[in-house]
Amino acid sequence: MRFTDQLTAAARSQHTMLCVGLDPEPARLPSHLPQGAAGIYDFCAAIVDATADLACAFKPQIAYFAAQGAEAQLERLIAHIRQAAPGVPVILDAKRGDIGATAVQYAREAFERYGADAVTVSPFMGQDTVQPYLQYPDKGVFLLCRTSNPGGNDFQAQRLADVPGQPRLFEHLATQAQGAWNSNGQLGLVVGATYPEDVAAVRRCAPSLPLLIPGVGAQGGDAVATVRAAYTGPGSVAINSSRAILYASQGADFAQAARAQALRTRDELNAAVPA
Ligand SMILES: O=C(O)c1cc(=O)[nH]c(=O)n1[C@@H]1O[C@H](COP(=O)(O)O)[C@@H](O)[C@H]1O
Repeated sequence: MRFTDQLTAAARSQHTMLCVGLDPEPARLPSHLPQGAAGIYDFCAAIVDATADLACAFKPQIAYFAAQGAEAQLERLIAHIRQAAPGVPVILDAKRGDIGATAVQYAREAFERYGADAVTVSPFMGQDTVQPYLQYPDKGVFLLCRTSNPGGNDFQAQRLADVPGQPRLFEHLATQAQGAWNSNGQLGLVVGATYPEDVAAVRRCAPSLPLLIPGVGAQGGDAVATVRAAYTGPGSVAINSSRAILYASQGADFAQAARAQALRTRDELNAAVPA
């Protein structure tokens, strides 16, 4: 099944637009879990079990695994998601970006090694560096567009004097992703919930692309304004929360607390859909 169809099916059947981010920080893991890579796996697998019916996607951030030498645990975790949450797609957050020959290897890593359904990619180096990911027609590719961090303004909000209408860089990117770059309908965009007005601007440029939207929860993004700006139906958005869910409790009840927080977030997002 194509990624966009998979995301839509999961969002529809579970009635959710919540993407659960898997960002395991060793210092924040409950102390009763084993130290090191084994603890990372146990923690994330328990979070997956606790939220499997609440998520339209899971988003493991590769750096949290690679920094601990826990790549094998990431492979195992993705296999676990296939069992515990069949039908819920895995978006590998890798934010890769490099020349085509190297991007071929990054695409292989994401889609063949880890078997992810979609990957995050930086479009900074241009269209040819995105192309290798599009050789996997069933897979999704989320291009960083209007990121959630304060420094996202530094380049992304600059106006392009040479492009008609002088759009901001992120708007130009969204237009390209909706049109010329999206040769096989695989592209989506990453847009931060910390800038709901810019989410709306992206949605105007890219009316039919799925948007991966981090920034609610720990980063303080406006969930309600974001849904109003971006949601156009099941599968149109995957709104990510990581730390607010993962570390709702650091005690033995961490998975229960994560579920409670995921439920609250799912319900808040669903309630924001205009009638
Ligand atoms: O691509 C991303 O997922 C991403 C893009 C962005 O603009 N901002 C952003 O926070 N992220 C990721 O989304 C997650 C946000 O985590 P929390 O702030 O803990 O919910 C982290 O894994 C970030 O790496």
